[in-house]
Amino acid sequence: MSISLETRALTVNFGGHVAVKQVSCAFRPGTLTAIVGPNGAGKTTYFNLISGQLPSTGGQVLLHGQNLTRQGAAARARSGLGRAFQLTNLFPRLSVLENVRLVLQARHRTGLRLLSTWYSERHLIEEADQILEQIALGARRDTPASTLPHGDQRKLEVGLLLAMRPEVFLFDEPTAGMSHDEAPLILDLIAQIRRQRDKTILLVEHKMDVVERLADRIVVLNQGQLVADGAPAEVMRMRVVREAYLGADAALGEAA
Ligand SMILES: Nc1ncnc2c1ncn2[C@@H]1O[C@H](COP(=O)(O)OP(=O)(O)OP(=O)(O)O)[C@@H](O)[C@H]1O
Repeated sequence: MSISLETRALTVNFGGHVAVKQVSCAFRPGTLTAIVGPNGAGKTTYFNLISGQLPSTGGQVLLHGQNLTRQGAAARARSGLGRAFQLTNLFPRLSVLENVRLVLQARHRTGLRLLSTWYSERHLIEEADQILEQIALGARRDTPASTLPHGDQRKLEVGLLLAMRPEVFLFDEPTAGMSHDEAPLILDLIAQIRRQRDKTILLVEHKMDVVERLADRIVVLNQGQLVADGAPAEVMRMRVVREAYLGADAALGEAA
């Protein structure tokens, strides 16, 4: 299938430090690409540059060939780039349901402007409740977002992303801070999105078993540069990856 998201020589420096350096990479719908690398490699910064949370110093971000580089985060989200919300940016005092409803409302207003008059409150609440079922937060629908336990807040972030229905999903350690019982639900949801075949998924993940289970492809960043890109089995054998996941000692003697 054709390319959806592409970065061309994407670069940002903070003072003298180049956090992401000339990263060129293209992503296709129906694939999940894991972005891996050691701490401080630039993975989150790369996501921030793609989503527009951070302006780049150089290079381009394209979606279906359209150059989004000069657009801010909100415009990129409207174009189809979905980055998990940070709950602090939302409405902490509003209930779980209200938060999802607001995202749905925004989507219907922008995506279906002509239909927004008949897309009633009832429809919005039904759709929001379906999403809450998907993320197993139905029982917490009336709880203020700020009082949720951390694991549930992470689930809500995923729910808000689902509500946006983006074309490109950017998941940054989606199960971090979740218990062993909670993580499978989120991973199953990501697997489900992948099976739709029309969505492009990028996943920053430190847990090797999650990467092995979900990724079609692995891209490795190290010191801000793309140092490897390929099939999981092949990339997992690389020294830089083994160092990042297993520690330097375990990687000694491995092929570079
Ligand atoms: N806003 C910023 N200002 C200055 N330096 C920054 C900023 N954001 C990130 N950095 C630096 O850029 C580098 C890359 O950080 P980034 O968080 O993207 O790495 P990462 O690969 O996501 O790491 P981790 O796996 O630990 O989350 C680090 O050296 C970090 O200190």
